[in-house]
Amino acid sequence: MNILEVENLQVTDMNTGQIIVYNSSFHLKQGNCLAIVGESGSGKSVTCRSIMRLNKPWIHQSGDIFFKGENVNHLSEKEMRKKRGKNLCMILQNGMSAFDPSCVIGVHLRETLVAHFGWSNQEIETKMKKAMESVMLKNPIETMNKYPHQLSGGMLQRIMIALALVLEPDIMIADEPTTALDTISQFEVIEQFIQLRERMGCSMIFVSHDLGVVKKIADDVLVMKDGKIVERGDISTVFSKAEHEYTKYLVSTRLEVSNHFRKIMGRV
Ligand SMILES: Nc1ncnc2c1ncn2[C@@H]1O[C@H](COP(=O)(O)OP(=O)(O)OP(=O)(O)O)[C@@H](O)[C@H]1O
Repeated sequence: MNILEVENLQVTDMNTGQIIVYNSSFHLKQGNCLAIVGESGSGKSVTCRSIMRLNKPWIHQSGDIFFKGENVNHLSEKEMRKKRGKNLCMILQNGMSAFDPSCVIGVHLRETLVAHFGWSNQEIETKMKKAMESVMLKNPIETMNKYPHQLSGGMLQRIMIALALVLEPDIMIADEPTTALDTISQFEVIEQFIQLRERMGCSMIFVSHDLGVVKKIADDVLVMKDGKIVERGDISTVFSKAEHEYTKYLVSTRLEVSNHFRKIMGRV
C-alpha cells in the first residue's frame, strides 16, 4: 500500500517564472524508506517542502499529493497545520533553524506536544525524557532547559529525532539531516535514524548526498537532476544497473571515494 502518492508535482518560482520541479510523480510505500539523491540545486529540498506545504509564499506548487488517499495539496493552511508533526514530520538540515532561539528547548517541545496531544507537563516530561535517553542524550531534563545555541548540532538533531519518537509520525521526512554535522556525529545520527525506522516502522523520505548512507537506510531511490526525476527503482537495481548517465556518474564517484578511502587506509 502507498502511504504517499505525488502526482505531477510542478513547482515554480513566481518571482522569476523559473520552474524548479518539473511534473514529478512518485510514491512512498507504507513502512518503506525512499531516498532522494541528486546534486545541489536539483530540487530535493523543494520537493520535501512541497509535501509539507512549507515553501515560501512566492513558490507555487501544483499537482496532487495524496497522503493516505487525501489530497493535502488542497487543504487549507489550518488543516495542514494539524497534519504537520503528527502525520508528516520533517527533520531539517540544520537543527538550529528548527528551534526558536529565544526560548529553551523544553518550551518548543511542550508547545508541539500540547498542540497535538493536549498532554500535561508531567506526561510530556516523562515521555520526552525516555525518548531523549533512547537517542543517547544524557541529562534530558537539563538539556530541555538549555537554549538552542547552548547545544551542538548533533544534540539538536537527536532532540528532533526524540521528538519524532514521541510524535510517532506516519511519515518522516529527513532532509540531509547530517549535513551540518561532523563525521562522528553524522555516523551516530544515521544510526539513530536506522533504529527509529526499526522501532516505529514509520515510512520515511530521506534526502542525502551520501550514497553510502542511502544504501544503508533506503529501500527505493529517486535520482533528481535539474528539477527532474531521471532515475528510480529499488536501491540494489539502481546501484548495480544504473541507466541514466548522471546516476552512473554518481555511483562511480561514490565508488572512487570509498576506494580512495580503502587505499589510504591500506586496505586495498
Ligand atoms: N525560497 C526559494 N526561492 C527561490 N528559489 C528557490 C527557493 N528555494 C529553492 N530555490 C531554488 O530551487 C532550486 C532547487 O533547490 P533545492 O534547495 O530544492 O535543491 P536541493 O536539491 O535540495 O539542493 P541541496 O542539496 O543544495 O540542498 C535551486 O535552484 C534553488 O535556487
